[in-house]
Amino acid sequence: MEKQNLKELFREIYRSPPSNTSTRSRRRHKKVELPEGLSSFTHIYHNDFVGRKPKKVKDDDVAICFCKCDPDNPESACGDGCLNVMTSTECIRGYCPCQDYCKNQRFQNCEYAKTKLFQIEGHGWGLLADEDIQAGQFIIEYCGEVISLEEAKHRSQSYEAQGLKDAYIISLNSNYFIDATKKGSLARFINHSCLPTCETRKWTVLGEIRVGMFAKVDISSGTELSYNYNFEWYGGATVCCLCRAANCCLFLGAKSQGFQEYNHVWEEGDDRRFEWLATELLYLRATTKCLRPLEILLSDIWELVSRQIEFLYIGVEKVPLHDSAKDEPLSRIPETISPFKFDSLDGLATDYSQKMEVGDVLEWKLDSSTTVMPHNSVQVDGMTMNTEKVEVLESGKSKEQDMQQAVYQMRAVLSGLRIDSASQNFDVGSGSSSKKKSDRLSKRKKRSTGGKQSNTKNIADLFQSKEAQEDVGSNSSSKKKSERLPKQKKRSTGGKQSNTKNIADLFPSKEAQKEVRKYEKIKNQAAANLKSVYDEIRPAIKTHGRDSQDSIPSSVETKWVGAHCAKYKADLNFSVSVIKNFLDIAHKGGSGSKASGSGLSLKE
Ligand SMILES: C[S@@+](CC[C@H](N)C(=O)[O-])C[C@H]1O[C@@H](n2cnc3c(N)ncnc32)[C@H](O)[C@@H]1O
Repeated sequence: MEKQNLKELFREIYRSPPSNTSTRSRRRHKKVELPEGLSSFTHIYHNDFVGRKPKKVKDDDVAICFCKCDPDNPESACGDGCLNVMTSTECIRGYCPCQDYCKNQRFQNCEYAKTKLFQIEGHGWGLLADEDIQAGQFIIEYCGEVISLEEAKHRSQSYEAQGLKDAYIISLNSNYFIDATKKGSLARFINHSCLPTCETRKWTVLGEIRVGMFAKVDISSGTELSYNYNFEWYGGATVCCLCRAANCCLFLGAKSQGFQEYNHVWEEGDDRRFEWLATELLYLRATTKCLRPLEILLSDIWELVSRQIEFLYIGVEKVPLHDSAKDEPLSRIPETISPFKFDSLDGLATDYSQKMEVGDVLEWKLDSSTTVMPHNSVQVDGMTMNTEKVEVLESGKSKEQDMQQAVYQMRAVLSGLRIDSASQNFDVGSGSSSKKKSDRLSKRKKRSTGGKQSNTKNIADLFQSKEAQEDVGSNSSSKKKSERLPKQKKRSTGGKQSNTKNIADLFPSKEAQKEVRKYEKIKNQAAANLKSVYDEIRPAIKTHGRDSQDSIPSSVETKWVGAHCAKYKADLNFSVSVIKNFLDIAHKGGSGSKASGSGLSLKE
């Protein structure tokens, strides 16, 4: 029989449902009583379409199943074998051969399981099963306003701007979303779990897609209903997951597109931040791992930044007293994320001691674990460092050897910068712990500079001007550093300016000077901002009786951490700018600079 004829035949037979034969009474919509505090939200049983009307199914488009219902066995009506059930489509009243016995109109009839609202500490309201629910059972429809993609983007931004903590937008398909923020069913209260009891399923009902919550497992009465937001998360800012499941992904919707890890602010005392930090560090490590000389330079920055991040996240009290990644591993970072391990510079020197002829071109050596960045370059916040081939210079040294020398110089400059940043970080008031901090800082300084002294002394000699020699020498001298430290702590950024000014002046080209100065300015602004944020939050710190950032309220901490991060970013950009320009000189084989006996010099 042709499809069209079949439809007409069914229509003829089943158009008017027989009276008094209905065993599946249509559920009346019970008025849902919302607890106090939820008055801003309107309860609805069916989706509300915004900007368009719901579709009307044409007769020809109605999907009619072939089920037959035995009136003596009503359960034989539209079950698992129903063609419509198999395609997740609801039968339409008046068209189904099983008539009122049809079991496949659950969304339309609001055949919901009994549920109950309850409040949970930490994540507001939740929904409980108020009866035993079988695995696979339809529990409730996720109703709300049906909105377009553009509207969904606009609304989620505006909710975030309004400071709405909870997110209720889920996707219907790539063009439409359901927003249950202002209007919705009780399904909007179902929380996320990484080990959920329910799942969402999409059904076609009267020509429209609708979302239902279905039991994944048997759920006993009194159990919280939950589903995994991973594929349904459009909440924007990251929210730390409180589900406590062993396989917890740490963030709501961590695998969804809408997830933005950088927005996250950790709650005080939540130790999972270390796990998160480790992932961040791994990522950073992957992005900074490049050709060897750059690795060495970046390792210094890496060490600086990772330690400072560590300071921020762990709190000063827990930071170990080691000075370099080689001394002791960074604390609290899982072993799988062992910090960078770089060969010593000496190791590098022997690598390149083989005979080379003038004009030879060598390829950079990469070890098997090194990630090669595309096009011989590495991008660091908008700046590209070239990492090309190595030429052997007339002096008999490869450019790489010159570069190596440059690395020595650069390390000295960086170590000077590092002292400044470190000494400024935890200048937070007075008290016993700040004393401990300063004690430790001076210990760190003493330990840190021991091995570098002879090296940096030579570097100072490389500079032509007395001023520059003194500057580099004094930055790197351990004795002077530890003497200078208490003063710096009082003056904050005061001592740094002259130091960085000289660094810019050391470059031969005007462009390099200009660029370094530009980043220096941003860096100083960030430092000044950090200082003013600190002044602003000082009362909050004092109120808490201790000067440790661990005990201050999270709003204050957020501000403080934000200002710190801005400063570190500025510091990093400044260091990168110095390095980049330094490498430029090295690449040019000392053009515009004097090739001294000990390698490259910055400026006459
Ligand atoms: C769809 S609502 C769930 C109902 C919400 N608890 C309420 O009170 O309205 C989603 C929001 O609940 C919170 N939430 C849900 N599950 C969570 C979880 N596992 N951990 C932390 N917060 C959660 C988050 O704020 C999220 O944006």
